Amino acid sequence: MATAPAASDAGSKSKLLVFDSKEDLAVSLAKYTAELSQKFAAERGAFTAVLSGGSLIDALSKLTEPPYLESVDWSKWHVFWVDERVVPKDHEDSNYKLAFDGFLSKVPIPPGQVYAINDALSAEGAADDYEACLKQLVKNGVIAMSTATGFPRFDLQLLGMGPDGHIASLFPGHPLVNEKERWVTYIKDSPKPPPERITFTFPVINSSAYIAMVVTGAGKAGPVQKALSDKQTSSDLLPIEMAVLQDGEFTWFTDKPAVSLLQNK
Ligand SMILES: O=C(O)[C@H](O)[C@@H](O)[C@H](O)[C@H](O)COP(=O)(O)O
Repeated sequence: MATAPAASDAGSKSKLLVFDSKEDLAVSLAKYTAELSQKFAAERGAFTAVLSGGSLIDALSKLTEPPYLESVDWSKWHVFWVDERVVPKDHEDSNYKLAFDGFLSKVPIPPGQVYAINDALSAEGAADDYEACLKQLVKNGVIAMSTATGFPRFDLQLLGMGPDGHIASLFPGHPLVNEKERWVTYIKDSPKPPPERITFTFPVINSSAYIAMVVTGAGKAGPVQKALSDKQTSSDLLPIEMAVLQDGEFTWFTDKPAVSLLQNK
């Protein structure tokens, strides 16, 4: 595995990890996540973990196996989605179903600490409802608040990126990337199907304590290169380039094809 500091902005740290295989990436991601879970459980008595959909869930497979299955204190986990498709929870397109089948059904997280969206509501209603749920959990002290931004500060967001440079359901050129007030919002014209989704906004993503950005495959080399090159003050930033932590640590978990366009890998 190669490791290098990546381009970063003031106040945040950024690290680039490049793995030889999916297996090596999954082993490292499991260790990283387990260590953060232990740290936050000890510090705050809770660990708030945010999941995306897509290939990320496969990359979490090693957490469901020994030694982590036994050593992680799963009772401290609270699980959220950075984005969700507005479909029933048992639908093939549901990020909840993807995470349940591949991860959550294999580890003993208390079901009451897994915060799925209300799939009986419209996109707009589900976004409002999810935001209200987050606000309640901030009040209860389960989710931390960022004193720097006034937005919730999740302990760890485990995210993926699409080949167009989108993260969560924040797509290039879509006005939602500029949302500054809401915690959770909705989209009805997602360019990636299905069209109706809810998503965290950038202020919430960028207030995290830690982000693991899991990106593999040659199809993503372009946006990886753009994001990790010295940032220009450009008006056409990809969503991945707008993921800049205010005060946190951003770690890229990648493979060689994904970083193949970088100069100094
Ligand atoms: O619901 C979604 O569509 C996802 O949350 C989305 O943001 C995903 O994480 C990326 O598209 C990367 O997906 P892949 O890793 O499968 O390419």
